[in-house]
Amino acid sequence: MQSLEGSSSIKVHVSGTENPEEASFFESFEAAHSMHDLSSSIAKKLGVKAPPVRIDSQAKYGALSRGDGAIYLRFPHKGYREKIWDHAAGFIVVTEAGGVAMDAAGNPLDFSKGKFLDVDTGIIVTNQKLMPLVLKAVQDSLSEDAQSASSL
Ligand SMILES: Nc1ncnc2c1ncn2[C@@H]1O[C@H](COP(=O)(O)OS(=O)(=O)O)[C@@H](OP(=O)(O)O)[C@H]1O
Ligand SMILES: [Mg+2]
Repeated sequence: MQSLEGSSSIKVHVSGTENPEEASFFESFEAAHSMHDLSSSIAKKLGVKAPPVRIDSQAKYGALSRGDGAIYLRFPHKGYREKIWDHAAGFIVVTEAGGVAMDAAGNPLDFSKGKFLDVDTGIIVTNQKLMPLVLKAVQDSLSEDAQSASSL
C-alpha cells in the first residue's frame, strides 16, 4: 500500500486475530445487498462484540486487507447472482494480503465461469484461522433460518 502523497510502499496484511470476540466485521451498507439480520445472528454466535461496519463497494476488501476489521460477510437476498467485477479486484488484494474467501458451503470462489460468480448462498472473507469458526457459525445460522421458515 502506498499513500496518494507518495510515501514509501508498505506490505499490508489481514488481521491475524484468532479470537472472534475481538473481530469486527464488514458488510454492505445497503440492506438490499446483504441480509443484515443474518449477519447479526452469525456475529452473535461468534461472540463478536463490535457493531457491524457497513461500507459500499469493494472498499470492504481493501479495509479487510489492511486489518481494519477481520471478517467480511456478504449474503445477498435469494435470486441475486454475484458479478465477477464486483469482487475480482478486491479478491486479489485480500488474497495477496493473506486472507481467504469462500462461499457459505466452504467452496473457493471460482472466477473462471464467465460474468457470474455462482456461489452457495453468500461470501465470507476472513483470515485462515477464523475461517472454520466463521463457516460453522454461518452454516448453523442458515440451517436455523431454514428450520424456522419450514415451521411457518
Ligand atoms: N440486488 C443486489 N443484491 C445484492 N447486491 C447488489 C445488488 N445490486 C447491486 N449490488 C451490490 O451493490 C454494490 C454496488 O453495485 P453496483 O456497482 O451494481 O451499483 S452502483 O450502481 O454502482 O451503485 C456492490 O456491492 P456492495 O457495495 O458490497 O453491496 C454490488 O455487488
Ligand atoms: Mg458500481
